[in-house]
Amino acid sequence: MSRTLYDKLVDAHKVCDLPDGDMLIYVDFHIMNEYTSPQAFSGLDQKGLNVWRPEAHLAVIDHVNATRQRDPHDDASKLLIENLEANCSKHGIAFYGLGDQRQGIEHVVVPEQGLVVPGMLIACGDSHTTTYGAYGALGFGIGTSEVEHVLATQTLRYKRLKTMQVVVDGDLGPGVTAKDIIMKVVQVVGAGGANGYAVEFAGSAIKTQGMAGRMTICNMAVELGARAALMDADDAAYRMAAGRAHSDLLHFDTEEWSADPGAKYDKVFHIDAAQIAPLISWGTSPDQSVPIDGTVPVVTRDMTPKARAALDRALTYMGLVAGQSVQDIPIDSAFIGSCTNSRIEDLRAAASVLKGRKVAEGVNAIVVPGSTFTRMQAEAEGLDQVFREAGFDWRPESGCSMCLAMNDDIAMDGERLASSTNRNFEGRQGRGARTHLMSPAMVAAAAISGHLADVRTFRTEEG
Ligand SMILES: CC(C)[C@H](C(=O)O)[C@@H](O)C(=O)O
Ligand code: SF4
Repeated sequence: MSRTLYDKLVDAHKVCDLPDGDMLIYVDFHIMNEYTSPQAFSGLDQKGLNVWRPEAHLAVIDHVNATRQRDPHDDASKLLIENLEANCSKHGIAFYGLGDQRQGIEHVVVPEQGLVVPGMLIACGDSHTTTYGAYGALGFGIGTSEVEHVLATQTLRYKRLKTMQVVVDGDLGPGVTAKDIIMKVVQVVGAGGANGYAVEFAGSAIKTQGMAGRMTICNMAVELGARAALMDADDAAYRMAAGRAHSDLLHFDTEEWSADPGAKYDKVFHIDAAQIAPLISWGTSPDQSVPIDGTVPVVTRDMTPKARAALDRALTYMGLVAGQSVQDIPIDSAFIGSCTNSRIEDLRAAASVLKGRKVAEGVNAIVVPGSTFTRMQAEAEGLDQVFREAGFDWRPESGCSMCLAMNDDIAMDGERLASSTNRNFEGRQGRGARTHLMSPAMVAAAAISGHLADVRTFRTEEG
């Protein structure tokens, strides 16, 4: 029988069925950060347990560290960082700490260091672990008690998800990126539309994306509510994986990790790539987005009272007026970073818009490369100069930073940001902060303009 890629990956990792209908699955690789791991290690200690396969784990500092300088900005973050390092050295687990060239945001670091190849199952105490689906690997986020379980046993209790296929076919228009594809998917399927599903992406517009674009899409599929996101592993995925693969992973077979033709999904969505415009989010949920040449939505007759209330609340929080043109929205800050959009390809895309231009007066513009390695690569290409000359603050350290404001990069009450990140919930980038999600090139366009702006007009001026 034809199988989905998701089912193939789950079947390949199943250890056994459990009496209650769940199963036990084997975890090939487990990643930890300083924020979601401490209780797991305390749990092991209390039970007197050891880590069963230390070599199958990696710990990275990314969530709370400062990016203006290497030293922790406060005692609480210092403690979290030191704790993880101590736990790793005690249990013999690889640790990419501050100052290590391999350090950075976990989901940027893992592919960069060649730690993912098609067919793997990867777990991490972080929802954006779906990123590895770009390689045909099953990645998903786990909770703290599960982190403890996987440290002790290398397995997890698992319930099979339903499957959804999202097919994006056709050619993308100018200025339309992987970020716009996934923002469109979130808009069509809805922010909770994939709750309980594993999503498989297919179609020509997905296949023509490079690995960075594919990671952006799988990464942000979490905002659909998806617990897993996958793409068939094609030549590009195998080439990238093989070119970088860590020596420990070279034994992984190159079996075909793709969905069988005719595989059946519980739900299917079709999206025409030609209909996707560069998008910006206007509201407080990632599915509240409109094309950059559009307007902020207005109440319509067919809206339920609940939908009206949600619209009103989002407009009030965001300080916007229904029907206003989105390009008239002025910004205070621009942020390029996060596991969705801080890879070298993202930095190049933003730099190509910034080259020879200046950030508008009064706009605070920050760029945090996704990893130390990425930063060094960008500096070798001279991208840091482009950002600096434009007036961006080029951060010397890597981490999540202003994606979720757990370090000292906290937006102020009412501050409006053009952001290459993935979440725009109330308070996400600081209490009262107003986030507009978009692609890195669009953040650059907004930074230069001082208001949300259409990246396509910059391309025309350039060309
Ligand atoms: C802190 C962590 C648990 C969280 C996640 O799981 O996604 C964070 O990375 C985020 O993006 O909100
Ligand atoms: S960059 Fe943002 S989304 Fe990604 S792991 Fe860090 S906080 Fe979460």
